[in-house]
This record gives sequence, C-alpha cells and structure tokens, in this order.
Amino acid sequence: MDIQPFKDMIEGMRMDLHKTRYQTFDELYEYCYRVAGTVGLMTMPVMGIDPSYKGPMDVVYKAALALGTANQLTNILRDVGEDARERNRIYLPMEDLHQFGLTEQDVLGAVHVPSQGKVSEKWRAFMKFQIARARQCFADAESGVDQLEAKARWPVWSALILYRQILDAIEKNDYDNFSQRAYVSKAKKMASLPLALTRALLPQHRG
Ligand SMILES: CC(C)=CCC/C(C)=C/CC/C(C)=C/CC/C(C)=C/COP(=O)(O)OP(=O)(O)O
Repeated sequence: MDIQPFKDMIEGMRMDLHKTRYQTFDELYEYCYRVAGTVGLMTMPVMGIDPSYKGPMDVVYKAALALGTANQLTNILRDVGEDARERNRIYLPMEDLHQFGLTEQDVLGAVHVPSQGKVSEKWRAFMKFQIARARQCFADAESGVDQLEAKARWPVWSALILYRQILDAIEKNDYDNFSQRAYVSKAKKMASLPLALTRALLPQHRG
C-alpha cells in the first residue's frame, strides 16, 4: 500500500489548524482530498477488487477518491453554521459566495441571527449549486462501487446512499444549515439498506 495518502492526510489536518478560509474550489478540493479522498485511497485496497474486474485500476481509485470527496463536501454543507460559529471556519469557496452575491459576512452574520428557519434567495441559489456539485461526486463514485469485492459492496453502497440523503435533508430544511442540522431518520436509514443490498448484488457497471 502507498504511504502517500497517509502523509497527505496528516498534512490536511495540519492545514486545518490554521487555514480558516478557502478562496477557490480547487483549494477546497485539496482539503477534501487530504482529509477524505485519502480515506478512500487507503480503504479501497483493503476491501479489494472483484476478481472478475479486468479494467484499469485508476478508474477504481478515482471512484474511491470521488466518494471521499462527496462525503466531505456533504459534511461541510451540513455543518456550515456549526463550523462558522464554533470554529471560525468557512469551508466554502469565497469565489462561489461572491458569484452568488454573498460575502463572508453573510455566513458569519447568519449564524448569529437567532433561529428563524429562513434563508435568503441568494443563499438558496448558492446552496443548490454546492449540492449539485456534491451529487456529481457521488455519481462519479457509483461505477467504482460495482468493481469492489462482493462483500464490500453492501456496506459501501449503504454509506453512499445514506450520506447522499443528507443533501436531500438540507433541501428539505429549505437550505437552512445555520440553525438546523440536516439528518437522516432511523426509519429512512433502515429503508435504505435493502436498496443498497440490491445494488450490491446487481452490479450495473462491469467491464
Ligand atoms: C467507491 C470505491 C471504489 C471505494 C470506496 C472508498 C471509500 C470507503 C470512500 C469513503 C471514504 C470516507 C469514509 C471518507 C470520510 C469523509 C468524511 C465525511 C470525513 C468527516 O470528517 P470530519 O470533517 O472530521 O467530520 P466531522 O465534521 O463530523 O468531525
């Protein structure tokens, strides 16, 4: 196994100690890679590849990276209020905020307004864009799950499906990630397991 992802992860944690803002998505992606993409790269070889998969390995590594990134982006979008309030961290590209007519102050200010459960139209539009990007990362990961060793597929599909539902929950909260914490109910989690099992047993992307 390659040592590099382990080194990169330590570097990501070091970086998080002092870095509080991200100017571009490339910068944020680098953070996501270091703290989460690396987890995909580390766990994929442990889980193993299905012996019937004859394609190139980099395709599977790319999918593992994508799942780590998707999880991290989702985690970030869920915790915007908490990260700003408790840690003075904004894990959102400033460039994107500006593009949607928002500033850092909109994020910092919103967390101090007592819970009203209402966000601005600008914030809604901004969040829709961020959620679409996270969903794209989940989509990029999907084909890779099919190439994993059979036993690994159910848990990985479960994690993917469950984590992705946090994005749906943010939408349900009308994009208010300042005063509400998006979560997936236990019933929904249970209901997702048979769906994950079906996908694990019937891989759609082979070759
Ligand atoms: C798809 C293929 C081929 C393989 C799967 C490879 C895997 C398992 C990828 C997933 C990697 C993973 C579980 C990343 C974790 C990312 C994550 C949400 C980290 C959260 O970390 P913190 O930011 O510390 O969380 P808190 O904010 O909750 O403290």
